[in-house]
Amino acid sequence: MTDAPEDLTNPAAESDAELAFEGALRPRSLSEFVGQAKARGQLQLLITAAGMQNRTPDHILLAGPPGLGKTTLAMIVAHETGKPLRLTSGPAIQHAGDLAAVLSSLTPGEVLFIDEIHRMARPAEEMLYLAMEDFRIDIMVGKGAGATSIPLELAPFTLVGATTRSGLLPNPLRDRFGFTAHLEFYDEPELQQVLHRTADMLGLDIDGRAVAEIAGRCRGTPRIANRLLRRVRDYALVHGGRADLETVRAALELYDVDALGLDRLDRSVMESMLDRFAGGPVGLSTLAVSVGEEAETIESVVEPFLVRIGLITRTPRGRVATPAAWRHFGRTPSQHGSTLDGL
Ligand SMILES: Nc1ncnc2c1ncn2[C@@H]1O[C@H](COP(=O)(O)OP(=O)(O)OP(=O)(O)O)[C@@H](O)[C@H]1O
Repeated sequence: MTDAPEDLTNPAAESDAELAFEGALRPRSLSEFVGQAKARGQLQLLITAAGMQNRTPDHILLAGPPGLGKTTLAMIVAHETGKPLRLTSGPAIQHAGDLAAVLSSLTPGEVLFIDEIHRMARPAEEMLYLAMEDFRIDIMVGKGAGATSIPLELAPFTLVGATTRSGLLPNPLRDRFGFTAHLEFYDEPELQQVLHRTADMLGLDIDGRAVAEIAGRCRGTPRIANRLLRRVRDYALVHGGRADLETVRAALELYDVDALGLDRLDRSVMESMLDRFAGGPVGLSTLAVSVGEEAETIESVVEPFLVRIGLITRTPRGRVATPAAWRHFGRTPSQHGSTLDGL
């Protein structure tokens, strides 16, 4: 079997080529956006009501795992309100001054998107509270006893914050968003819709069974669905065949994506739990060290999907592998010394 690129099914990893590809595929309006019916309805109401009152929509927090459409929704909010969009991210705002520079240059009604907002530096976060509430910031001039603060009026704007870790947001920040949309993993019919749309845009002739197979292996995530579809297209191109079920199976086997859509990192996490920790309970940081990954990646990228498909559960004492996990990996708990009582 050929080595897979590490990040084929990592929803958080993106190459430049993929960014360009994604840009071309992004739906431009709420009606084009597939799935997330609840969040879509809520956003539509928020935008329409603000338009009727001739004011900027309330600040919006988008929470959920990577690749589910947070950036796309921020772009749609700007498009639907007819205003420009400014994009930045929490890690890019390490000083209050970085944020002041962005805020003071916003034009009236502009949509400010801050990706990974939970990673913004604390002083900037505090500046954001006032900006969100009163469209005003206080700029500190000087140091020590002679320091003074100069108030600066801002143009009214809509902040769209995105986070994969909403639990890390301090309450005062969370409370200042008028509305929080929790994005969910997509179900298979929705993913099939995303895939058909992408295939049309790529001019790829693909049959329904092939689409269904990809939809079942993309971790409920449109970004991964589109990425797998591109690999299938390559495979069909090189092997001179159609994009049918056989092609999908062969391409995904080549790229090491299994029947549940698990990739290498998912598998090494699961195998570590089963083989080294007898199925758990095991703490997140111990697990992360055992597979040589950041605890944050395990918690925000790997774990939500493994929980969703029922391979692990979270307990107060740590993560535990379920009987379905033992079965999927062809191991029996008794041989590995775990009792799994009560599961
Ligand atoms: N509901 C959807 N319908 C169609 N395509 C979608 C949908 N959601 C996401 N996509 C596609 O998936 C890709 C990833 O979406 P996006 O960048 O918005 O995700 P994200 O949640 O912002 O991810 P990250 O948090 O990693 O930035 C884009 O190409 C986008 O077009």
